[in-house]
Amino acid sequence: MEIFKYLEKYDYEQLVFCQDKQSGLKAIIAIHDTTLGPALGGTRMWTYASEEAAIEDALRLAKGMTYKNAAAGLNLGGGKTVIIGDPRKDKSEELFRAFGRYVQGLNGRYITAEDVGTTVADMDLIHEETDFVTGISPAFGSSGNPSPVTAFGVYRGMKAAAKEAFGTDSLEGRVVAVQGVGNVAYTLCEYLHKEGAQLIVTDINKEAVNRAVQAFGARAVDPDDIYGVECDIYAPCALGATINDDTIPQLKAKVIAGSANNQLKDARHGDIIHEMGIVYAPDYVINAGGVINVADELYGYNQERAMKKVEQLYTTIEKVIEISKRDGIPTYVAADRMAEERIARIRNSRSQFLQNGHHILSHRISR
Ligand SMILES: NC(=O)C1=CN([C@@H]2O[C@H](COP(=O)(O)OP(=O)(O)OC[C@H]3O[C@@H](n4cnc5c(N)ncnc54)[C@H](O)[C@@H]3O)[C@@H](O)[C@H]2O)C=CC1
Ligand SMILES: CC(C)CC(=O)C(=O)O
Repeated sequence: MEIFKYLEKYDYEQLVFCQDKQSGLKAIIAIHDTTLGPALGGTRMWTYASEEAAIEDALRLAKGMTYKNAAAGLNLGGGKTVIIGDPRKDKSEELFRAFGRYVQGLNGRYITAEDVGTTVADMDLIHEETDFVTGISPAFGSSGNPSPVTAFGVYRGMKAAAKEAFGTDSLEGRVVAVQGVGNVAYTLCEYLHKEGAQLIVTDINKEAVNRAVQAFGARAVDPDDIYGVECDIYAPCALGATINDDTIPQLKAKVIAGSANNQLKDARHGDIIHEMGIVYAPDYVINAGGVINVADELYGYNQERAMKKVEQLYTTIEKVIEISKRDGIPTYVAADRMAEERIARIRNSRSQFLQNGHHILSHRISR
């Protein structure tokens, strides 16, 4: 990969490589855009096939956070970290503390939180070294695990998308195919089960599948079979790029609404599902519940206020669908437009210089 070419093409601000021999830390922090404010985005720990794959993941996820935060109306930019390693084997206090010192070194340009492979306990270790971390234990006055709140947002967004596809937002009797029943999707399944939806689940982790089968009477299928099952809604809640050339022809669902980041392998896959008449709730819009929740910590965390904002993701998905219909464009394009318009608006309003804090020449004046 020609890194600077790539950064320039998609307008990235910064890419930080973090290496700590003693703890074995190898991490990449990508900061995409800080027009709206400091870059906020989680830390993913994953076993990548190559360093290039890790860099690419960090970059794609960071850009997604710029759009997610903008579309959610947050005054935050987009960033993300990937730590190269196996979350089941390679975690240690030293590793997360070493990473925390790198985050501290960015002096607030980047704020982290959980993502796939990291937990509240890991965030607490990072917090030993920096304040620029959210989703730490509630004992610190923080918001804790964002996953249940992400699930609530996905549930709300799914209902809005269902209303468009089926004329009602009731999920009673709807068949939902859930891919990956991890932290977010398990709670999502709770909401769906409570409303009377029928669940089909899959996961590469058998224990996770069994838990969902037992708790919700879900039907289990093999990971490769989830795309082709007879269902109303496909909820991708594992990793990205599952909407692609191989899977699209198998899909029976009329709605795609799930928590995974970067669901479309390429933009053109968003065009194809649009042409097929599938209502697609854009990933970074519907899965913003977690970031809305952790961002509330910046104002002094208030759970009720955060949940009210997350509930509004229903309206945000409605708005995206409305723009899509009005302008005759796929929903993923409508969401991008919404986010880009907000960034441009704020960028322009910031062009009128206003000193924030001490005057830049105050040290000279006082002498
Ligand atoms: N946790 C959060 O608050 C947020 C999560 N997301 C995204 O939602 C997705 C899920 O996140 P979490 O639930 O936190 O992660 P998780 O790691 O708890 O759950 C993911 C599940 O997917 C399974 N999985 C992985 N590959 C699979 C495959 N090929 N087929 C079937 N199952 C597979 C894993 O075994 C795991 O059980 C991720 O893409 C994440 O980036 C997005 C926004 C916030
Ligand atoms: C809790 C969020 C900050 C997690 C995240 O990075 C995301 O929304 O993808």
